This record gives sequence, structure tokens and C-alpha cells, in this order.
Amino acid sequence: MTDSPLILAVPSKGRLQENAAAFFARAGLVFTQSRGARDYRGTLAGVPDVEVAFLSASEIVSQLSLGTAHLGITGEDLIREQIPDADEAVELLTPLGFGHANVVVAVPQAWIDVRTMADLDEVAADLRARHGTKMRVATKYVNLTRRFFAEKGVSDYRIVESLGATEGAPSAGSAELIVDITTTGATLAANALKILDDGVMLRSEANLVASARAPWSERARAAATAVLTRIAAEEEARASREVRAALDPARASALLALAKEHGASLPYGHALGREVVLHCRTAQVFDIVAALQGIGAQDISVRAFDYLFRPTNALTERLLRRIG
Ligand SMILES: Nc1ncnc2c1ncn2[C@@H]1O[C@H](COP(=O)(O)OP(=O)(O)OP(=O)(O)O)[C@@H](O)[C@H]1O
Ligand SMILES: O=P(O)(O)OC[C@H]1O[C@H](OP(=O)(O)OP(=O)(O)O)[C@H](O)[C@@H]1O
Ligand SMILES: [Mg+2]
Repeated sequence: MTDSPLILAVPSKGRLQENAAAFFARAGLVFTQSRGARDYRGTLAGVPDVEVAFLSASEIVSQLSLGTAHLGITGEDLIREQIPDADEAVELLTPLGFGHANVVVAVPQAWIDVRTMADLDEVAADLRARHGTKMRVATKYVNLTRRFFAEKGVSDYRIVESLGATEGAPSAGSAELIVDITTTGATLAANALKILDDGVMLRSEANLVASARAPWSERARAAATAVLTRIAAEEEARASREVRAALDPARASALLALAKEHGASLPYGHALGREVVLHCRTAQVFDIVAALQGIGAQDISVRAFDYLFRPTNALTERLLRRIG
């Protein structure tokens, strides 16, 4: 255990799979499934001490929670639903910009007077009075639903656990309303359901998640640092540009002021003769070019990077802060 490798859990199916593989590929991290396609374990080409586990998004959450995986990619909705003490068990290192979906409370469109969570109290009272039954909520997000309904002060209801086709429950007569995940809203619309005005329980997306309970051996830490450093260097590269120009060395102080004003850096110094090299935020490029022209710079070029390695990065720092 003291020398265990890093276990990296990645989605093997479903919506997150392709995006997750593309995310690692961008950072030059390529999975190899050594013993054929039916093998649900793999490695990362060129990165030692990493074992890749191919699992469902929900299984990834279980393993992060138990500490049988160190790092994983999964949806925040599943983290919040499946781990009661999520903030103790895991650290969300960074949202990944894909797998966006909202967990929502939806009711039949035909309920024209029901618009907010508070209106559900009346629905519940009405059901009780007329039929002597409890209002039923179909969902697989049992824990998120209990927490959210309690926060909103709605208590007179019963959960009907649903493992698929949740949106069909109201028309099938197995529940009055639902809690489910939605992206485009097409499935809700197809089932004549509407989201309550204050019924968005969680805005979820895929996250890179670290387990606080996994055995973080020296080997696992070093491997995680190698992986996170590459991911961070690729993100930093996309957010940055290099600007080069020819500039009269006598304009050095104007150059320093320009760099400061635009939040750019002069990584190789500002007194190297006529050639100047700036690193800046991608969004600042054209402002900086104009400013450089303004102080007499010539032959200005702008380049993108594949990777940009800084002395430290937010991902590694966040992990190390958490696991000590
Ligand atoms: N429109 C969407 N519907 C469902 N999940 C989505 C959607 N968009 C993104 N996700 C994210 O993807 C995660 C996994 O969902 P997905 O349906 O791909 O998994 P799955 O492997 O099919 O699991 P299951 O069989 O339990 O649905 C969700 O928990 C959520 O975080
Ligand atoms: O808002 P939309 O874009 O219509 O997406 C929402 C639907 O997608 C998911 O189902 P999925 O296709 O994953 O099938 P599943 O329920 O079997 O997982 C989810 O459970 C919703 O039913
Ligand atoms: Mg699904």
C-alpha cells in the first residue's frame, strides 16, 4: 500500500466517455488498454506508475469515495448525490467544461397554477384532501431531492425511486412530479413537463476529482503531479500567447509600463537588445500589439503554444494542499 501506483478512473461509457478521452489527449495523455478491448484496466503511455480504471460515471464516484481510485472524471451531480460527506471525501480539482446538465424539479405543464416549490405544498394538501394520498416524486437523485425539498420547506411527499425513463412517471401515473437531469430540455418537453421557476437544484458539469481517502503514496503523488502538470500546461498554453517584436532598447521603460498595464510578462527579460518576447493572456493579444506599435515596435509576431509550463500550477497546488 505504501508504494501503490496512482489509480486514475475514467468513464468507459455514456456521455462523458468521449469528452474525457479528448480532454486527456489534449494534454498528450493517451490511454493504452494493454490486454485487449475487454480489459477494463489500462496505462498512460509515457507516464509511469499510473493505472487507468475504465468505469461508469457512477462507479467512479463510489471508488473516489472509498479511496480505491485517486483521481477521476465524473459529474458533480453524482458526487453530490452519492457521497453524503462529499467535501470531506473528495476535492473537485477543476470543472472541465463538458457534461453540462441541470438537476431539476419538473411538474406537468398542465399544472398552470404551479410555478414554484412553495406551490407544491398546496398540491400535496390537495392530494391528501381529495384522495388521501401523498404527493409522489419520481427520481434517482434521492438524496439531492430530500436535501433540496427540506431547504425549500416542502415535507409532505414521498419518493418513488426511478432507475430509468423518469420523465415518463407522471403520465404513467406512478408519480405526480419528477427530479431528473436535463441538458436540452427535449425529454422534458416530449413528456409535457416544465421546470419550476426555483426548481434548478444543481448546475452540474464534469469535474476532475481527487479522493481524500485514497492511499497517497509517494509514487501516487509523483504520478498525479506528472499528470496534473501536463493538464495545467496545456490549459495555460490555450489561455496564453507569445508576442515577439523588434524594439529600440532605449524604449525599455515604455515596454515595462506596457507589460504592466496589460498584465503581460517578459519572461526572458527586457534588456536583451532589439528582440522582445512577451507572454500575455490570449484575449489581450491585439491590445498589446497596438500598444507595441504605439511605442515604435516592428515586425510583431504572435504565436500559440502547445504547452506552457509554469513553476507551479493551480491543479497540483490544490491537490497537494488537500492531501497534505
Ligand atoms: N443530458 C444528460 N443526461 C444525463 N446525464 C448527463 C447529461 N449531460 C451530461 N450528463 C452527465 O453525465 C453523467 C453520466 O450520465 P450518462 O447517462 O452518460 O451515464 P451512464 O453511464 O449512461 O449511466 P446511467 O446508465 O446510470 O445513465 C451524468 O450523471 C451527468 O453528470
Ligand atoms: O434534456 P435532455 O437533453 O433531453 O436530456 C435529458 C435526458 O438524458 C438523460 O437520459 P439518458 O439518455 O442518459 O438515458 P438514461 O436515463 O438511460 O441514462 C437523462 O436521464 C434525461 O432523460
Ligand atoms: Mg444516462
